Parts: sequence; C-alpha cells; structure tokens
Amino acid sequence: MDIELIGAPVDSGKKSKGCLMGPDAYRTANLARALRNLGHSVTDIGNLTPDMVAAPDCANPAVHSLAETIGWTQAIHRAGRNAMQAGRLPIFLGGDHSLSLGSVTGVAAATDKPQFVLWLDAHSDFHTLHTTESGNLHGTPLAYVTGREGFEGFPPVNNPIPEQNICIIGLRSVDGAERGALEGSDIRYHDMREIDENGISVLLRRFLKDVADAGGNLHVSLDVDFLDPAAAPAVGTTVPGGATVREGHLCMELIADSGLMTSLDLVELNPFLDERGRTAQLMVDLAASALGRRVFDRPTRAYTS
Ligand SMILES: NC(=[NH2+])NCCC[C@H](N)C(=O)O
Ligand SMILES: [Mn+2]
Ligand SMILES: [Mn+2]
Repeated sequence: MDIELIGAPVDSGKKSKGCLMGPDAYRTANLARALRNLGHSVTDIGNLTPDMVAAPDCANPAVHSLAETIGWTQAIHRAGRNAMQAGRLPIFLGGDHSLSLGSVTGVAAATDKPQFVLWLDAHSDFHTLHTTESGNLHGTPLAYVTGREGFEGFPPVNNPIPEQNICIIGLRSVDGAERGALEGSDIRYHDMREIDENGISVLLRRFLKDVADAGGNLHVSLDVDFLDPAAAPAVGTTVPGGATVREGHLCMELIADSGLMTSLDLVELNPFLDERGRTAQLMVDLAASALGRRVFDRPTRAYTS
C-alpha cells in the first residue's frame, strides 16, 4: 500500500487539552517505521493547520470552539480527498474525534464506490449542534457525516454516508438524545454486552461481508476509548469495561484480512495522560495489525526495550 500520514492535531472538540500532541506521539512511537517494515510505502505530510473562518451564530450556548472546528473540518476534508485521489491510503493522526467531521467527508468525496464507516468507540458521537449538552464537538461527527440537519455553519455534506453503511462497535456511554436518534436510524451498533455474548469477530465479520458484497470502500475510525482504560489510559473520556488488547488486535487483523480498509483515523490520544508512551505504542501496534502485521510478525519481546 501507498500510505499517507496526515497529522491533524485537532484539540477544539472538547475542553480538556492535550490531543494536539497526538501526531508527534505517533511519530515518536515510530508508526512510519512499523508500516514500512510491513512492506508499505509511507509518506508523512506533516501537520495540517485549520482554515481561518468567521464564527457562525449558534443557538446552543454550550457549543464552544465552533469556528476552529469548522476550520479544521475544511482543511482535513481537503487533505483526505487529495490523498484518496492520489491513490493513497490516508491515516489521520489525531487529534480529537472532531477530526472525523473532515476525514470521513473528505474520503467519501473522492470515490464513486459506496462508502462504509466502522466506528470503534465507547461513544456514539451522534449529537448535533442542538442536542449536545457538553458542547464538545468531538461528540458529533457521526451525525454530521450522515448528512443530518443541525450543523449550521459547517460545509454542506455532499456525499452523506448512508446509515446502513455505518457500524459502531464498543458502545458503553451513550447520551439520551443520541440513544433516541440512534434507535430511529439505520445505523447498526453493538454495545459491550453484545461483544461479550457473541465475540467481537462475529459482529465485525458480518459488517465486513456487507462491505465486500457492496464493493465498498471502508473508513475505520479508531477512538482510543474503544479500548479498556487499563490498557489505554491516555484519553480524556475513559469508560471502564472496554475492549481488551486482544479484541482490538483481532478487529484490526480481521480488517487486514478483508483487504477492505481504504482510510483510517487514530483519534483521541492525549499523550499528556499517557504512561511511558504505552497508549501511543498500542495504537501504533493496532494500526500495524490493520495493515497486515500478524501475531508471529511481532518483535520478540525480549529483544525490544
Ligand atoms: N469522541 C469522544 N470521545 N466523544 C465523547 C462524547 C461524550 C458525550 N457524549 C458528549 O457529547 O460530550
Ligand atoms: Mn469518539
Ligand atoms: Mn469515545
């Protein structure tokens, strides 16, 4: 694969800061080398900066950092579209999850194929500007990319993702308004109990088969808080009871086997909250699994520090 690393140090999607350090933490954890070792060509285009836009009016007083988030959305959208049009697989190095307002719409704008989205997250991120109580826009991208109303001031979504093409796995923290919207939608979603009862591979394989049958492109959006906080502490919105390290890798290995992934977000890493870089390293290892690393390819533990 021809992979493009796109630094997106978005930190406007919530109040507690630190995700802006994410792209450099992935670089420090040697993401590019891990992917090159798998035989991929890797280009790091450095970090994007947000467009400067005027602040639109917003009826919800809780919403904050609106202009900055719109500016990021535009810049990330362009970068994602360009990478796809150049025949590359973009990996968006976040940055908080509001970066997906731009990444998902950008990659979807670059293809005629049906676009599918796999959302690995403790949260559904299905708020609009009007339903969010926190005012944190990292809780909104899935509603935006499906073309829902309630995003005044944002670029119009010209290539909305059909709800049937979206699968959320890992849910364990959904706000009331999101729940109502989700239940009234065609999005498929699997909470942690369903994972426990069925095994994560059963749920994911079902979705991957649909992507394959439709001949679709697959965007994977991996939120650090999909994982259990014991394994991945470097995130502001920890929720106990998340995916294990092996469940995370199994998802990524199934994605690699499918050959369907065309773009990837690594979001919500807050290196300020990390412990000796272990969450950044885990995210790098998961990205490597998604791009073909297998259990037996992993460096022998005793030989690494
Ligand atoms: N990308 C995330 N970590 N999102 C968390 C969102 C939490 C909550 N639903 C909110 O709107 O504030
Ligand atoms: Mn999220
Ligand atoms: Mn989350």
